[in-house]
Amino acid sequence: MPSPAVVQLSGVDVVRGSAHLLRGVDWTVREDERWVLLGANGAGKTTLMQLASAQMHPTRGTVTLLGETLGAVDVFELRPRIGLTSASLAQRIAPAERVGDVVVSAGYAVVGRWRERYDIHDLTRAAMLMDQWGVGPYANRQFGTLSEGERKRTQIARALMTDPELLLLDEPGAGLDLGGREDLVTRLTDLARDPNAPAQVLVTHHVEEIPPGYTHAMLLSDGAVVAAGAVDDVITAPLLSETFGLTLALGRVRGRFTARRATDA
Ligand SMILES: Nc1ncnc2c1ncn2[C@@H]1O[C@H](COP(=O)(O)OP(=O)(O)OP(=O)(O)O)[C@@H](O)[C@H]1O
Repeated sequence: MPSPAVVQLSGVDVVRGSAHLLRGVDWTVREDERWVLLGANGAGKTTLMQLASAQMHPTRGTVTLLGETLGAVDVFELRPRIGLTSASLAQRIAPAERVGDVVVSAGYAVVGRWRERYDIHDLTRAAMLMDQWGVGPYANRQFGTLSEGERKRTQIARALMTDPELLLLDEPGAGLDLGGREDLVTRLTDLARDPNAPAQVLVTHHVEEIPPGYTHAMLLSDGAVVAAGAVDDVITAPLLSETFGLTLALGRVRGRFTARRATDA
């Protein structure tokens, strides 16, 4: 029997003025699935993450998250059950905030503010997550002094702090050097393979960043779904070529993908 759905979109449109950000999107993410979401700049990926994190309502259609339908639920109760990392959330973290506070304060759904005291359970969980994501040694550093890779990993530790049922990672690989990217892919592969980890959705621009262990993929173009399903069926040269509007050659070695223009020698 399939595991329960954590995200369910049915006939979803998002319209702003004359702009169609999403058109007729149907999508189901199940508890044990790990999805990668690919599409060109402006395809609608971040808009989809905004819906899946209960930060936005659809113009038309229904969005059901963790069994609760948007419009019929208090989003402030839903949001702590969903972990999100994104560039816009990162911008809201004060550079002077202590890394340990960035992580532990997630449990209280605040950025840039922390309580006088956290309970020992929270502090222990934050320390465990910081170690797991390789930022334990920086707990007393200011967030603004971290490298881009360390900041990305701090944000993921923060997103996991509330023990979410759904983890949404909007371009965690952006701005990382090769070593940082490989480190991130390794950690995300471990998380993908952890049967106790939450359902995961990763937005990326690069097939090289798809962690082995990811089970499903969606390709978006101009707000519409080009393809969605098992990674092996969706991450193909013809479908990627259609999505990005150029002829691509695709390679795969030990679960890792590479893509390049097919006409290049
Ligand atoms: N409030 C708005 N009004 C009009 N257009 C908008 C609004 N918000 C976003 N858009 C447009 O909607 C499209 C989809 O944006 P979105 O951020 O979801 O794309 P994306 O796939 O995440 O892009 P990128 O890869 O560049 O981050 C873009 O063309 C964007 O300019």
